Amino acid sequence: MDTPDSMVARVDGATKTYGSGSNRVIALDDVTVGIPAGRFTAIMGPSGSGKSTLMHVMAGLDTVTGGRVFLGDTEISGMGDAELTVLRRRRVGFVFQSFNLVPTLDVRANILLPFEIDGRRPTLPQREWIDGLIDLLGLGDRLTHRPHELSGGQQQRVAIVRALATRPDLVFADEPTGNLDSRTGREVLGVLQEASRSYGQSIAMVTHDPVAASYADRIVFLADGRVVAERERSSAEEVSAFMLGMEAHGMGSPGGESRGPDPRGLESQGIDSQGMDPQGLEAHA
Ligand SMILES: Nc1ncnc2c1ncn2[C@@H]1O[C@H](COP(=O)(O)OP(=O)(O)OP(=O)(O)O)[C@@H](O)[C@H]1O
Repeated sequence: MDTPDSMVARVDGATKTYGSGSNRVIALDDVTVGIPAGRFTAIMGPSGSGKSTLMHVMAGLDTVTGGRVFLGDTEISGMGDAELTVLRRRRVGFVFQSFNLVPTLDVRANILLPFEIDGRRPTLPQREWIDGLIDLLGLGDRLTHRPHELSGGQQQRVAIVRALATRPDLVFADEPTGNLDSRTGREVLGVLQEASRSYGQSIAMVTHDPVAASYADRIVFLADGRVVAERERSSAEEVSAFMLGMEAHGMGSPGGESRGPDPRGLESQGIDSQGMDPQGLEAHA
């Protein structure tokens, strides 16, 4: 049963460090925060503030150095890779900046891939749910097309249907509008917002874009590996002003010397940007 305070994912005193000695980087510094069930949460902050690291540890794509991580009531810190892989397949969906569709598969096969990888077929209610999403997102006449035959916005819609197809506990979206023009980006954000509002889908979106964050119900601000604020829904102007205020207070100045040299993207996490591993399932097996 979901109360307003029930958390679909949370970290408790999470710390993540990379390297050692003078190369030591503290990507997460004693972070305690939760993602509320059924809501659209943005994780916001300047480059190097720890947004991707936080998402990766909550999604079981990476491990913490200290502290605890929970997906629902399940503690995932301390789980082995095989267990985490199954958990991600069944309980988490992903939407990436680079869409990560499999280029050799058509739209329908891309959407059904999470079922395929998990060795199961959608049930009748699941098929009806997926068909409804396909209609809602206007992809009905593109099902036999391959990704390169689609616009960026259409590709991201396919990725969203794929992420929602299994009705996961939580969808993580990592800069989902980063490769889209601003109008298409707003449409995609509207789809995510709708998924949360109409279907109660829990969504955690990493972004550095105040406009994207303004679509969320709630915004978690990170700077220098720490949570510095949590706010309810805010306009893009309010978010921008808040970010400027953070900078003025010396928080999260880009390129600060405590930040490491490796502004890690998903590719260096082993996730194939060509889309061969769209759920990040195999690379982390
Ligand atoms: N594999 C790694 N090895 C060393 N340092 C890393 C590694 N991954 C991340 N870092 C460092 O950890 C800090 C947090 O990185 P993270 O990618 O989480 O930030 P971010 O807020 O997502 O940044 P961006 O918006 O640029 O993607 C940065 O200083 C980064 O350089």
